[in-house]
Amino acid sequence: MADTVLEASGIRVSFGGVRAVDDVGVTVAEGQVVGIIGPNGSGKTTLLNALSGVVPATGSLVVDGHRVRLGGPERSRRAGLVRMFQQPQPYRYLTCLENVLVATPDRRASGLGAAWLARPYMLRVERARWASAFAALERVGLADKARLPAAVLTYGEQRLLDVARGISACPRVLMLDEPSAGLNDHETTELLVLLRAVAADGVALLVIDHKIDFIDALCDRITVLETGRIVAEGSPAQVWRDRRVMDAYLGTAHDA
Ligand SMILES: Nc1ncnc2c1ncn2[C@@H]1O[C@H](COP(=O)(O)OP(=O)(O)OP(=O)(O)O)[C@@H](O)[C@H]1O
Repeated sequence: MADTVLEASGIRVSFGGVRAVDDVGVTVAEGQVVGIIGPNGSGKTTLLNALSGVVPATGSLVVDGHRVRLGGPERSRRAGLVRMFQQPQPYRYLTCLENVLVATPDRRASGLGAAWLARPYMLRVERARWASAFAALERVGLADKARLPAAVLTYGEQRLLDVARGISACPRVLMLDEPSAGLNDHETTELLVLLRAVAADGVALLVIDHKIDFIDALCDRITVLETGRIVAEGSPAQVWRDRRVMDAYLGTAHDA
């Protein structure tokens, strides 16, 4: 069985009197894709915000066996949690390659003395960074657009560029918030194939999405939230059979 990468338990987030996330736990193993679904306002995004340290939260977060203190975006990032947001936000006037480069860790020595002494090393590191950024673009099928400004990309391509940025940040866990939003059927399928390939490389994926077919085909396991609490958890087949899911989620989605 694959190693557990992320283990969160008892996660709680409150905004004033609102319990946005109430005692939620989630576990993701290497190469596994876990979906988080639920009606609007059920706490999905807030859960990802809690894990990525951008909202105050209580509970336990363990990544690769090491406890990570909640509430610090840099701590979560250093532990290997990489977050992608609902709207792709490329730097429009940078090239696609530059957009990926700014997301890759820069480990060059700083200071003139260090820079001079470590020059051959730095050049090697810098070349490796460019190669890995280009490889990430190749991975998402945008290599031929590497030198074009991101402004010329379609919305679907911007989403792929976002994934390239995520991959090149060397995540242990990639967290995606509604990645299929705004994509047509063809683009959604393309994204699905790409994310499965990313998972096959050993990255753990936590994915929020409203498209049931996409979630069903993508995820190994699904956690269903309603008003901040887990109402069902299991394989897609188990979850779709669950009466509470019909009531809490599918009913609402179909009525919408
Ligand atoms: N910054 C905030 N301040 C106050 N309340 C918030 C804040 N962020 C979220 N909430 C509240 O927390 C609850 C959960 O919101 P959240 O955005 O996590 O739900 P969601 O399941 O991601 O919804 P959607 O599917 O619409 O994105 C909602 O009641 C929301 O109004």
